[in-house]
This record gives sequence, C-alpha cells and structure tokens, in this order.
Amino acid sequence: MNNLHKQLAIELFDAQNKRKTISPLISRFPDLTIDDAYKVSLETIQLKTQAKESVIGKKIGVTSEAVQKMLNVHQPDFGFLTDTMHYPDGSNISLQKSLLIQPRAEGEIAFCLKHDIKGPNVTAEQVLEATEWVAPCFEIVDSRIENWNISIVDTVADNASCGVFVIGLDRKDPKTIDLASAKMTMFQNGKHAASGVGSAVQGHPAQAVAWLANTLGNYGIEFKAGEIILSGALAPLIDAKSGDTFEMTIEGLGSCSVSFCD
Ligand SMILES: C[C@H](O)CC(=O)C(=O)O
Repeated sequence: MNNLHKQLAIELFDAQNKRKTISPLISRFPDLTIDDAYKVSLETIQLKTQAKESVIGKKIGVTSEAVQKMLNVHQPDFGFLTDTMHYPDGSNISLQKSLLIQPRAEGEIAFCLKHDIKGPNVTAEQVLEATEWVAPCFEIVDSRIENWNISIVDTVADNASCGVFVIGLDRKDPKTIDLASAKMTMFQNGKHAASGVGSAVQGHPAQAVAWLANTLGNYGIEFKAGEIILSGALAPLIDAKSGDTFEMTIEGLGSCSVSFCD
C-alpha cells in the first residue's frame, strides 16, 4: 500500500505541474479509504517540501451544506497550505504560473494563530483564545481530478482541492466580531456572485477550525503559532477564468480582491 500512496502522490504532483487532470482515484482504486487518501496527501506535501515549498498552515473544506450539495461530497476534507500558494490582496494571478487548471473562487475566513493547538478535545472557544487575528480570504480551489468529479477520497488525496489563497489586509481580533452572523458577499466582474454567513460552516467558523484541530490531532499533527487556518467556504464555489476579477466583503471584517490572467 505504501507504494500505492507514493505512486498516487507522484501522479497528483505531476498533474499539477503539467496542468493536466487525471481520472478519479476512487474509480481506479475503489478500496481506498480516507486514511489512505491522507497518506497520499502527506506524500504529496513531502514532494512539495523537497521542491522547496514550506507548510504555513492548513485548510478545511466542504464544511457548508451549499458546498456539500454542489460537490456531492458530504463530509469535510482537509489539506495543507504552503508559502507558494499565498498571494497578496489584490493580486492578478497568472493561471499558468500558479499552476491552476480548473479554478473556483470561495469566500472564507482565515485564522492566524498566536498559540499552538493540538486535538483531541479542542473547542471553538479554545480556537478563539488561540487566534491572533481573523481576515477575509479568497481560497481559490482547484482539482487535479478531471471535471471536478471528486469523492471525499479524491479530494483528501488531492490536498483538499486547494489551489492558492489571498488574505485581505483587514485583520480583527475574533473576540471583537460575531463571526457566526458575519455576512460574506462576493462579486465577479462587478456582479453579485455568491453570499453566505459564518454560521454556514459547522455553525461557526471557529467550530470548523476546532474540528480540523481534532481531526489532525488524531494523526498526531498540531497547529503551530503563526499558522494560517482556512475555515471553509461560506457560500458555493464560483468558476474563475482568465480576465475575471473577484471582490468580496465580510461584514464587520473587511474586504479582499483577486483577479486572473493567462
Ligand atoms: C473541495 C474543497 O475542499 C472545498 C473547499 O475548499 C471549501 O468548501 O471550503
């Protein structure tokens, strides 16, 4: 099995570097479990760190009902954020240079930690205590699986379908804002594209972060002070293409923007 994990990791890593999708893993290996998928993801991260990328955080996805219905995946996924995935607010991101294949934009809340956290038994309150700031964030998800035809196993293996992310410059102490009722509104080329509230992700974005801390705690992985954790999309994913500009605001939190070119 170890060889299979490595083989699939190389396949996914190559697919990203060549910007070519591959067929769903689960259609070829129907017995793959989420544990196997997680091992594939770890192998892929090892390939990335060998290529000089550094892990700077974690992401949780498929936390909201809107996204679960859209992707027909009915449980959360999780993955790793590296330094090369991080772009400044207002960036014009080259699809070719950033290795994006079939990108989609999501409005999320980013948490930056000031203390380590390690599951099990982490609560949303502990997440808020351990957080330095929260900020509006675009996660640009992408799938190395053809036509986004993913199962939970495919997306966990494929680093939770993470592409790149952009964090807004407005930062707030999470204890000064009601994150559950904070409303996110996203615009694509000036037109309303999606809206959602913080409670869409497991009732509260900090709850989603606690879930991830506990899930990764089962694998012996902790959140480190200074890491960025993405809470999951508050609203459905919106297809992005070259020439698009996305803007979003989260009430009480601030705004963020990103555009795309070839
Ligand atoms: C498939 C992705 O993990 C979806 C995601 O990032 C999210 O729901 O957030």
